[in-house]
Amino acid sequence: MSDLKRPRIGIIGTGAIGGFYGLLLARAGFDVHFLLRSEYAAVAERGLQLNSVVHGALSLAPVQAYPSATQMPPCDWLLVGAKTTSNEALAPAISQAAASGAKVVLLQNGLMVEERLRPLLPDSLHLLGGLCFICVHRAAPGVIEHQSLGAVNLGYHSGPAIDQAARQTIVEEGAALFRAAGIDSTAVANLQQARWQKLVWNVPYNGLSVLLNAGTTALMAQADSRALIRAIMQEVVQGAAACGHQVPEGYVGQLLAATDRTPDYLPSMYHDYVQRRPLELQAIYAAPLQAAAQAGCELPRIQALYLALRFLDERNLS
Ligand SMILES: NC(=O)C1=CN([C@@H]2O[C@H](COP(=O)(O)OP(=O)(O)OC[C@H]3O[C@@H](n4cnc5c(N)ncnc54)[C@H](OP(=O)(O)O)[C@@H]3O)[C@@H](O)[C@H]2O)C=CC1
Ligand SMILES: CC(C)(CO)C(=O)C(=O)O
Repeated sequence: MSDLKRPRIGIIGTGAIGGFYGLLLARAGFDVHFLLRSEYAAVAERGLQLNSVVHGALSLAPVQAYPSATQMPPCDWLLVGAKTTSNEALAPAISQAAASGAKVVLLQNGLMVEERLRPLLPDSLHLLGGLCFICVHRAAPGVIEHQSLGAVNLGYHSGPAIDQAARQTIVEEGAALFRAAGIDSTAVANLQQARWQKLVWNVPYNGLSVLLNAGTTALMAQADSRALIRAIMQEVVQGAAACGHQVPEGYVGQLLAATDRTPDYLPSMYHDYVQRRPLELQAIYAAPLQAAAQAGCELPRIQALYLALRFLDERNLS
């Protein structure tokens, strides 16, 4: 470890999520190094700016910014803030920036994301998943708008920690890093269960925001779209159950009520569509549909939503 008290943290993909958590960790005194692509020049010149409803207006300048992982120092923790669609291309950068025995955390939505990346990483690296409960987006190069929430729940996926106690220690260590930066963070015992549960929100809202060109307030206000959201949420719960993960009783109702209380929000997939970036259809739709189908469970509404989104995604990128 680079420093016993201050592990070195690398952010792989400094967008909304990577920029938000990386900035708060750096301001809390951690040694944070940021990998960027299109926004490298802007961030190297002007730093990162966060406009947050929770934390106020914060900046980080100068930023330890890099256009290539080959220039990064070896990091003890790597927080992957890229979209899941970039993971395979980023595997060499993750391996390059990792210190020996580093912990890699995928701060991403969706299912099977660790399973797809794992074979591309050295066995010596610990791989964790992170579920981010936050509403944040990029407003301009290096400028991040934070609308609400912020918690990160962490779970161990795979790596050299064989026994449960060793895994728990690593996950608690990760959660403690976030908490030291003023971010709520808890360890989850079952990462797959946590990923399914997060999908109960993402599957309806992410896709419908693109398909219907609408934010959460409009989607919740109209009776038909509201009923469709509820029905899609219930299908995700069914899929989870078929795969052996029980979503808590009443969870759908709680999510609907929480969304009603939250200011109008455009999910990350909406921003991807508008910016003509690839949509996270594999992780958020194809993987859960496939897992449910393998367990003998068809999810017709989600299947229809997925096919419509594939059409839009292909046309958008062509
Ligand atoms: N935004 C949110 O509120 C939430 C998002 N999530 C999940 O978090 C994940 C990240 O989302 P979000 O932060 O919104 O995404 P963004 O699109 O804002 O950020 C992704 C970042 O990764 C960078 N990147 C991609 N490929 C590379 C590469 N090869 N080299 C360097 N940088 C690269 C992008 O750079 P470039 O600018 O060049 O494309 C961009 O800066 C997703 O899985 C999303 O579903 C989860 C909860 C909430
Ligand atoms: C559920 C939400 C809004 C934040 O937790 C999200 O995951 C997203 O925008 O993709």
